[in-house]
Amino acid sequence: MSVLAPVRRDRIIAELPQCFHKEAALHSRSSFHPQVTGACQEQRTGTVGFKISKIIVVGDLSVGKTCLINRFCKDTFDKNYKATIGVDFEMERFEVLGVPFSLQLWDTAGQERFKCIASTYYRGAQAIVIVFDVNDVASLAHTRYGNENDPSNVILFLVGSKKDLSPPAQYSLMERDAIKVAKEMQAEYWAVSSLTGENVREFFFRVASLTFESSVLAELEKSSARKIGDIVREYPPPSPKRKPPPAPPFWPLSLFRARRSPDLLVLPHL
Ligand SMILES: Nc1nc2c(ncn2[C@@H]2O[C@H](COP(=O)(O)OP(=O)(O)OP(=O)(O)O)[C@@H](O)[C@H]2O)c(=O)[nH]1
Ligand SMILES: [Mg+2]
Repeated sequence: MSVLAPVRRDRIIAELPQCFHKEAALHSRSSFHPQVTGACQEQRTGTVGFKISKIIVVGDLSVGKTCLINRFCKDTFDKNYKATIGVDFEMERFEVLGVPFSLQLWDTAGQERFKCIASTYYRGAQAIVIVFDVNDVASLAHTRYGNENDPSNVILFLVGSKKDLSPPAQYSLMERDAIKVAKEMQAEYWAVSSLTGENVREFFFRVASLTFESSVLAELEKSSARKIGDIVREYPPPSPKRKPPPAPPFWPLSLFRARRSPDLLVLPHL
């Protein structure tokens, strides 16, 4: 009996969802990496289907982290602010190119007094979603991600929230700065509204797809390293050829005995 419920039909990803803005995208390929597509078709994705990828959502107080997660996971929106205490998380199960893939979405607290707790949760994260409010420039300035804990291969997303509150002209001005920050951090930029739902689903589908893609590529790399290891174990490379030690010279002892001082020995030509 399977313990897990089947993946919801609206969590099935068959094609790579596109980036929000080509200028600040992790990559702008229109489809999954060919090696990933091939591995999925041939069911060579190893442990990816059994793993849970950890995604951390961080950002200033009240920028809309909890609302973003709730809009995607529960399709709800609460206009009353209730600060997150410590950390919370939601599980989301997807199927990407026919392979089950789970995300654990960690909702951290933006309040300063909880920030030290949040930083310990970075460990083991495959992606970090840094949220700021598009109507609050200070929250963008606070997003610079210092990756002292960091795993070099973590995927970063910079997400502008509450897009519905920003008049278009004001939004475009802010977007220019946000894209600049995203490029500096090597993050992918998105702008969303949890109130209207604009781009929320597209964003999480992109997060799931890019983390899936990087998990499969890492798995393929691991298994090819393992194969090389097996070959090396099975057929160890020949040890560098050493010249056989020279045969000890055979000189008749009588030759040496004939001389008076060993310093004056004249060795015979062989
Ligand atoms: N108009 C609008 N309001 C939003 C949006 N997202 C969040 N809000 C409001 O912003 C306030 C804060 O939202 P939260 O999601 O609780 O913020 P948070 O980042 O989780 O805050 P902390 O848990 O304290 O770090 C709430 O009153 C939300 O209703 C949005 O997309 N549009
Ligand atoms: Mg919260």
